This record gives sequence, C-alpha cells and structure tokens, in this order.
Amino acid sequence: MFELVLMAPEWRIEELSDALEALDALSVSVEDADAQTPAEQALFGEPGMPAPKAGWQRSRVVALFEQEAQAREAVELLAPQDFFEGCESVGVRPVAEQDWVRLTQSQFAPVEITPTFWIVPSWHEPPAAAEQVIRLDPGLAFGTGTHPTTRMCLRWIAQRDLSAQRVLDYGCGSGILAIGAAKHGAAEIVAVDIDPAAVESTQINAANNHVSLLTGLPEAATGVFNLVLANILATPLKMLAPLLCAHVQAGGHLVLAGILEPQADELKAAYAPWLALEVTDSEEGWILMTARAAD
Ligand SMILES: C[S@@+](CC[C@H](N)C(=O)[O-])C[C@H]1O[C@@H](n2cnc3c(N)ncnc32)[C@H](O)[C@@H]1O
Repeated sequence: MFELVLMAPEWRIEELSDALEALDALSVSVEDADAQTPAEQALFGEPGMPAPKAGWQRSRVVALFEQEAQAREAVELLAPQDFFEGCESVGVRPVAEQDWVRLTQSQFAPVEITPTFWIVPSWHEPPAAAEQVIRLDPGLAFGTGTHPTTRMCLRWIAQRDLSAQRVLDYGCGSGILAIGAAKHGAAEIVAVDIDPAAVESTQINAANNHVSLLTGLPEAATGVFNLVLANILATPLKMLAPLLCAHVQAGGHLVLAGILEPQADELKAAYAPWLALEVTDSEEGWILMTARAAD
C-alpha cells in the first residue's frame, strides 16, 4: 500500500476528498496539520449532527492507494485542477506492512468495572476474580467499556440486584448496558437504537453472551420499566426527556450518561417537569445523572 500525502486549506477538503475517492483511493483521512502545536484547533461535533467544518485551517490529507503508480497518477491529475489551488503535494510513501489484527487487539485489554465485574475481549481470558463477565470485541457500534460514560452506567448497574426487573437500554450501541443488566439478573430487557447497525451488533453481542434481549429501533420500546438507561449525549437527551420519563414506572430509576459536567443544570431543567435528576457519579469530566420516580 502507498500513501499520498497532501496539505490543504479547510475550504478545499470536501472537493479534494471526493476527487481522491473518485481516483480509487481506498481511504482518505484528514488530520490537523497543526496538531500538538500551539496552533492546534479543536473541532467539536456530536455524532449524528452535521460536522461543524470539513477540516482544519491547515489539514493533512492522506489517501491510501493499492499501487504506487495510482498514487502518483492521482497527484498528477489533481495538481492542474482549479480546486487544487492552495493545496500542495507532500509526497508518496510506502505504508509498512503491519499485523493490523494483532495491533488492534493489543489496544483492547479487559476493562474492570468493579473488582468482580469485567468486560473481556474474546482474545483474553477473564481475570480470576471476575464473577460477572461481558465478552465483547470492538465493532461498529459504540460501547466497549473503555469510555467513562459506559463505565459509569455499568458501575451503577453492578451496585444493584436487578432480579425480576424490566430494563430499557435506550441508545444501546453495542448492547453493553443491556447485557450488563442481564448479567445482574434483570428479567426482561429491551434494547433499542436509531442505528440499525447498532441493533445488529447488540443482537450478535447478546448471543455471544448467552443472554436474551428484545432488540429493535426505538419504536420497539413500549410500556414502563423499573430501570431506563440512556447513554446518548446532552442535546438528544434533552429532546428525549418526555419520552424517557414516560417509560419509567412508579418507583423506577432513570440513569442518564453522555453529559459533561457543565451541562448538569440544563439537563436538570429539561427533566424537572417529570423527574428530579441528580449527579451521582463523575469520571474524566463526564457525569452520571440519575432520578427515582415517586412510588
Ligand atoms: C454513546 S452511544 C452509547 C452506547 C451504549 N449504550 C454505551 O453505553 O456504551 C449512544 C448510542 O445512542 C444512539 N442514539 C443516538 N440518538 C438516539 C436517539 N434519538 N434514539 C435512540 N438511539 C439514539 C446512537 O446510535 C448510539 O448507538
């Protein structure tokens, strides 16, 4: 494989990426050329929302080609184009052979939720002290246990006996919270997501963990639950407030994650007509907000 490396200003990124893909690039990645320098600029965006910008003011565009000749031909074809103005070619370089599977696997070690509750990838043995184990490999859907928001939800689950409880995992991603609830005794679990790929991942991960879940798109969530879990992000959580609260049964719990510390008050205000949210955990700037419905 060979990489063609280009420098481009932000307003050229979209056209340049499209052109590289049309020239059979296997992938095109865009990085901040000023990363790790005082000129580095953060670009914030929420999944599912339009990207705030296509790239950085000085972006490094890396296109991967199967053959060196393809990469060299691409730059020859691109250079005379109007939209290449302001861009420059840094060069074509070979990509070293790597054992990508081993490299990826080495980045995912078992994750400790509590000393007895672990998330363990299939290529590791569970630690001796683990009593509850979720077997999960990184895939297309969010939720491997490495993100603080997922860990806080799982810690909340691990502190409870969910026997005979009905649980809703709203925004299930990989299904990790639903599977965690099953491992802690929940009797009936509904796991839903707007992303069909997440629903599919949840089904596969549930089968690998020998737990039974009812999965589907959000319409599959009907009725009330003893526990409603939603690890999404502050903006969608605010919009979902009436819907999520309506799913919490009298005396039941609502557990929300995906919220940053400074967003606590706006979440409290959005849920105040139905439930009184409180911050009950925090990790790396993220908070867990929970509420109990009146009996
Ligand atoms: C941060 S991931 C959480 C995944 C997993 N529950 C966890 O805790 O790791 C958020 C998930 O919510 C889903 N999502 C986002 N907006 C949603 C909505 N309005 N309704 C249902 N699911 C949504 C996304 O597709 C994504 O899979």
